[in-house]
Amino acid sequence: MSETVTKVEITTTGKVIQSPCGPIIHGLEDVLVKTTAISDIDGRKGILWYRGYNINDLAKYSNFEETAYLIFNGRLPTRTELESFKSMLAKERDLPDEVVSTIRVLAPRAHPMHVLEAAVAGLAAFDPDINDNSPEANFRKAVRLTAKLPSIIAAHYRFSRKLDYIRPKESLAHSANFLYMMFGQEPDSTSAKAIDLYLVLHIDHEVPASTFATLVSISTWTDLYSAIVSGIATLKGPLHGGANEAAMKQYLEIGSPEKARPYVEKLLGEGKRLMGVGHRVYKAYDPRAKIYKELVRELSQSKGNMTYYNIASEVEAVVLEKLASKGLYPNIDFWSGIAMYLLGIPYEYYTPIFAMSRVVGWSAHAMEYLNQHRLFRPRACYVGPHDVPYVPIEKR
Ligand SMILES: CC(=O)SCCNC(=O)CCNC(=O)[C@H](O)C(C)(C)COP(=O)(O)OP(=O)(O)OC[C@H]1O[C@@H](n2cnc3c(N)ncnc32)[C@H](O)[C@@H]1OP(=O)(O)O
Ligand SMILES: O=C([O-])CC(=O)C(=O)O
Repeated sequence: MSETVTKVEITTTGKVIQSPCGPIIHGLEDVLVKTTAISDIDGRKGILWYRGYNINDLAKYSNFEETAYLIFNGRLPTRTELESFKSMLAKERDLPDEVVSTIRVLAPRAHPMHVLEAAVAGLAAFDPDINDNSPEANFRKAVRLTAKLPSIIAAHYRFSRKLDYIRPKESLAHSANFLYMMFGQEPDSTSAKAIDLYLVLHIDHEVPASTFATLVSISTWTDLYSAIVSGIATLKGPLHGGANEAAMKQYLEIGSPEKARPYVEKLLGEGKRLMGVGHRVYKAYDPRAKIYKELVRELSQSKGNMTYYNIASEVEAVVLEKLASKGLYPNIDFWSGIAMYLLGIPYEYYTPIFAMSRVVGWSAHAMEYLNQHRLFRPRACYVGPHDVPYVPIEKR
């Protein structure tokens, strides 16, 4: 090796890396990339608004379909508008046979998030609006994607258990239909409510990594399906949407409430991270986690299984004691997996169910960004050598 490597000094103060070319905002923390009227977060007070409505009110009074309408259209629907939106979704739920076959082939060996990526990419071939990036066509695509994601996830669940695909039932609401397509029977209202509230709470969150990935894609004028595949792929990681699965695995590993404190203390002592804790924006208790904790408590009582609620409560106590002073609190993923577990949903489906809701936010942000469009193309500070002489292979 004859080339000389330039020596570079790189230091970090957390948010900023000092590089030879100037400061780099590490992980783009607090960097503004667009204006938005979709959602807003007060991270210090722990408040979330969708289109100006406080999440506490939407969680109490709204449902997935109405909140999705709000996210897409910027205002709550009238009764007629809501009925028409629900019927649009219901009519778009079924999957083309070719996509069902693809899921059947992949499901026995592939994680549902990988199958979601593949199936969404495959669905693009069947969308009559695929080459039209107008706002009207993109809205129709967003509705189709919102309607079809639950069907893909349910089909994965069925095929990986050697069960048949169940066609959607138009008479059912979005959440109830999803559970029906998974388990083959119409759910009770408590189970449908647990999924519905989860979907309302996850529908949008300003510009997390997955939404940013969606925006980067759409900024190239690619189609909405491709941009949503970017969102799904980015959501999968355990630092983001994959944390709900990881948090539930943590509680299963802990096993009983009295083992929670020593488990957490050991983990933190080893400098490891607790899944479902911490957030780039919230330096307070995630308001969604507060809401969903209550649902998990009620669901645990109604199912006669308080074990995981009690384990999580013990973990929460240690977090509040040891990490809150650093701005680390439970996030939505801390509690959500427990509800899914109590509904009999295996943990590999928790992140796909997150995607089933966030597809609305991804699509809305992509459509909003197309109005203020500019290609995303940042720079990197090159720290390698230049003009290295090429040495023929026999002389290396
Ligand atoms: C729906 C969602 O996507 S919500 C997020 C879901 N993700 C998780 O729950 C995974 C666990 N949490 C984390 O890894 C982080 O809190 C993140 C990725 C969510 C946000 O992290 P960032 O804003 O990048 O914070 P960063 O990684 O810089 O950590 C800051 C400090 O807090 C600590 N920290 C952050 N999260 C945790 C955690 N979960 N457990 C223990 N310590 C933590 C870090 O070790 C670091 O400590 P240090 O300053 O002593 O080195
Ligand atoms: O906002 C973030 O960074 C992560 C996210 O998607 C959420 O909390 O819902």
